[in-house]
Amino acid sequence: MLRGSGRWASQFKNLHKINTKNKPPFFTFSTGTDSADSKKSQPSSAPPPIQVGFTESAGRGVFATRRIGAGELIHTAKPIVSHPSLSSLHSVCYFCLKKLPNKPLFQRDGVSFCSQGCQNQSQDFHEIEKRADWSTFDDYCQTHGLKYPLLVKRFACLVISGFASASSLDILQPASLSPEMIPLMEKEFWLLRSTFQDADITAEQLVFLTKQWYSGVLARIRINAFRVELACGSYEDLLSSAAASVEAEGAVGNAVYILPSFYNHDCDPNAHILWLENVDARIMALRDIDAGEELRICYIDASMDHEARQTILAKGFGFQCNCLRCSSHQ
Ligand SMILES: C[S@@+](CC[C@H](N)C(=O)[O-])C[C@H]1O[C@@H](n2cnc3c(N)ncnc32)[C@H](O)[C@@H]1O
Repeated sequence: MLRGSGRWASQFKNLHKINTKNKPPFFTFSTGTDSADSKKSQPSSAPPPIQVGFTESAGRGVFATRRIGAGELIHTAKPIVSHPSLSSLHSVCYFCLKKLPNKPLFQRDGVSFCSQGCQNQSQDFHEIEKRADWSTFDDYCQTHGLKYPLLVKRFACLVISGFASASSLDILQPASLSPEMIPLMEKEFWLLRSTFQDADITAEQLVFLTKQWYSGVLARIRINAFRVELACGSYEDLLSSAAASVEAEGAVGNAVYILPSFYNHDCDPNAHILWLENVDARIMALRDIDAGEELRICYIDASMDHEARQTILAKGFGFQCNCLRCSSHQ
């Protein structure tokens, strides 16, 4: 997953701007450090068959560069930041969110990992995180049912430790917080800042951590983060077009990715994001997709009725859905 200080550069190195003369501009992506599973489905050197471009009414979106068959694994993605849910803290790997055996072999500073590799890679943020006492911050998040501040906390640790730039998430669509969210955000911000200060993190190290930064990152994370639900079932089951209906065992955490964040929403999607054994995301085609067609995923529970879907999309993501299904009030 997150390997060494070069990873931020490499995430963005893979984003090649092409076709600069034509409007709208498109971006293509290479598979980078994709897992062995993805390499089964597509040649390792081949970029995924997608490009990011501009849609007519939904900002940027992801488009197919060739015909994609139903059930095809389009690409995989590693998170830029992830965090276990507080209820899963002791049952999943602190780094990759994989389910842990009853007696985890790799434990350090009160947290457990599924492997030595995950333990090593967590050093990027954990060296800073473990210096502070997070009990008040975590209790506050638990009491108020907040999950996104945990992602901001981990992201801040990555910034302090020098493994991420404070502007790494600026490429994601910005958003604003509603007036009701502002007091909570302010409280979280002061808790986060004072927790770092109490741990003797210097003012110089915390220079990026302003209320404005916190609020901007939190708002971006709110509309771009994914709830990670590990699927039950074999890889072969998931490669079938039944992927959208594969049962999940419940959320083990939340994560933010770059490329998956460019997928727009549709209540009758042609693509689906899923997780098998850990936080590495897989984007799969749910039906045949033509070259040039936009790929869209469903952000919410598609089984809800029209009104409920519109309410959640408006409140949670700030847009009114005009997909074909919504247009016919289904
Ligand atoms: C995760 S981002 C998707 C990528 C985004 N379009 C961008 O330019 O980065 C989610 C945001 O995209 C926009 N969006 C996604 N699906 C949409 C849709 N079906 N109709 C209108 N806007 C949509 C909304 O602004 C939403 O808050």
